[in-house]
Amino acid sequence: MSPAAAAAAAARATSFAATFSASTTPSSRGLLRRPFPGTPAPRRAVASMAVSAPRSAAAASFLERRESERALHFVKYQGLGNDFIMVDNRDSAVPKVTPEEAAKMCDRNFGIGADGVIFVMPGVNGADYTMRIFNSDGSEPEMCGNGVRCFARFIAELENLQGTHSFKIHTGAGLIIPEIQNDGKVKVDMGQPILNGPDVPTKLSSTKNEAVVQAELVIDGLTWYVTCVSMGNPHCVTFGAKELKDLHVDDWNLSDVGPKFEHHDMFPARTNTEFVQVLSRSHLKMRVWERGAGATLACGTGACAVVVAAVLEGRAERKCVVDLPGGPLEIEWREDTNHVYMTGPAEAVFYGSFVH
Ligand SMILES: N[C@@H](CCC[C@H](N)C(=O)O)C(=O)O
Repeated sequence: MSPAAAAAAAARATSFAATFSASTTPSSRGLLRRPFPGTPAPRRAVASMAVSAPRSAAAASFLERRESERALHFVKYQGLGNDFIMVDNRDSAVPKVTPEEAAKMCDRNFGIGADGVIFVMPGVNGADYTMRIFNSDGSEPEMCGNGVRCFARFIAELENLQGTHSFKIHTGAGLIIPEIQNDGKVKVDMGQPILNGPDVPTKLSSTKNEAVVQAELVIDGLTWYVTCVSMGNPHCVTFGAKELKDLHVDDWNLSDVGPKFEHHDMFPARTNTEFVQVLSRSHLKMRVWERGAGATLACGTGACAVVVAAVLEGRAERKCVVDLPGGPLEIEWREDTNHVYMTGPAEAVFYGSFVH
């Protein structure tokens, strides 16, 4: 659909302010298709306790009024509990909300609540679309792994596509290619990891060729061994510290230790940090402190960086299941292409309007 047709369809579509589905059953997911541009929505409740009763005249007029103001329609998606407010920005190369507004929208008490805001924008350089994202603090990262799976599913809804599809997405980390599979999961070609220290970026000295592998980083008297990997965005991966016998990731208070990694002088662009336990050579468990978002339930680029780091440290095979607090991701770092592949779920859970 052309941007002009999409805009016209969007104008025809009914606003569904504060309409949501907490269910993840296929039938409720089917209902969620209706209100997107191009598929004018019926003016009735959609799997929602909020609007299941007939609307009073007062309530209807409230919604009409909201519609006539500067209402921004959004759909909230989640990938393993890493949640994003998705904005249809196909008609403009300028994000429809500012970083400050994004931070407000992401606030879990004073806003909608999310780990970030993602914009579906026109493609450039031969790409089908461009993805931009603001973290929940308003900063703009280069890439988001769970976000790009949500992005692919959102495009399929916007363009009314069924079945398997792949898209070329321009991101701050270059071209990323998600493919919606028959089972609804999304497999993403995440490109090649960047290992050169200054390019990650980190000021830590390289230890293995040009890569920073098991380098020492002292935080609060503990000497952590860290491996630095960029998946377009920077990651610092640790499997433990000199003074610790084993790293039990569940024992750590990430909001205490995470910011000390994120803002460490060795990371000029700040960093995401992954704390990892090796369950077997093909099964890893991690928790993450994200740059600009704090402790989240999952991080796709982080899981990719973890497998790359585990291979570089000789701890795991190239194909692993990575358990995150929100669920598992399948990750493979292919030897022949040097590309990393990530497979996992993504689904719409909530749609509504934000008045700004
Ligand atoms: N959760 C994301 C990563 C989002 C960006 C990150 N916070 C950063 O600033 O780099 C993922 O799934 O990759």
